[in-house]
Amino acid sequence: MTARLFSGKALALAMESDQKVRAEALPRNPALAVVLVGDDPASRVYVRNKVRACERTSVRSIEITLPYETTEETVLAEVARLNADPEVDGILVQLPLPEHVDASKVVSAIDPAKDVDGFHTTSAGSLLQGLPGFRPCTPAGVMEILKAAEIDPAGKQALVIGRSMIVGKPMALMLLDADATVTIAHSRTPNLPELCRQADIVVAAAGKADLVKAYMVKEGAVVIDVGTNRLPSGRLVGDVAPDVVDRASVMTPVPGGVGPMTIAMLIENTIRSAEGRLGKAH
Ligand SMILES: Nc1nc(=O)c2c([nH]1)NC[C@@H]1CN(c3ccc(C(=O)N[C@@H](CCC(=O)O)C(=O)O)cc3)C=[N+]21
Repeated sequence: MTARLFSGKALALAMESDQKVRAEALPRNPALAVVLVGDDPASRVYVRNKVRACERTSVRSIEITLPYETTEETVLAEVARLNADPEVDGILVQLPLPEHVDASKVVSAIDPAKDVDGFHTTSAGSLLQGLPGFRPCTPAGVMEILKAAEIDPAGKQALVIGRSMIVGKPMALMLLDADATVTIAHSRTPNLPELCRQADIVVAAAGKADLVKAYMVKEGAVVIDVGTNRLPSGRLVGDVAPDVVDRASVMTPVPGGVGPMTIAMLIENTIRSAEGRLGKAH
């Protein structure tokens, strides 16, 4: 079988036209504040892509770039200022933070009503309990891709590779909520090939190039590649080996797959936050 490559980029662009209309229907533009501490080159690419998506959707982007040496106290003060600003709808503190700044303390300082990343314990608790709240953007983007590709997880065997707070754990909960039978594999899982071969849906989010190889994949499986690994050459590759395309039915490319959908969901969360704040029901 040769997999259909599902373009997350095309889906993200299609969502943007509706998002722009909604953003422009509000009494003021929705606003997203991004706090970047230090100068990580990978983070800069991501921030630039976000800024461009904001421009295309009429979302105001507020960039706060602080030097690497910034103290935890100063980062917390910045978050407090953005919490109090009625013109700010979403706050994203770019991770990872420098070692001398406690990331969980900073994330928990964000007003949950502005937590468009969905990383606050309140947002995580809402997901766990099936209550409304902001969902983490990457797994939310994967669920949108499955929906657009008309893949219903109900009754399917899903394998999530990776257990991070940002992708793996929320991804497993969302697939479970969609009635999949979910297995979570991680770096200490000894029988990954065996588990992978049983899966109808594989979400690879381990951050390891070529982790998922063709021989591990069931014929006709859906393979979603969340990996973003930068090779020494500068090329961006996922966690899924290229020859998996010969076994899967649907696959997402890197770049152009989950990455653009992560940003589309961030914009979505920001506009929903603004709609709530500005009194428009959703
Ligand atoms: N608080 C926080 N929230 C995040 O969501 C977050 C973060 N910190 N820190 C860094 C990671 C990484 N991440 C990406 C999102 C989109 C692309 C993306 O758009 N990638 C494009 C192009 C990338 C390229 O060409 O370099 C693609 O895959 O096609 C990449 C990486 C979000 N992260």
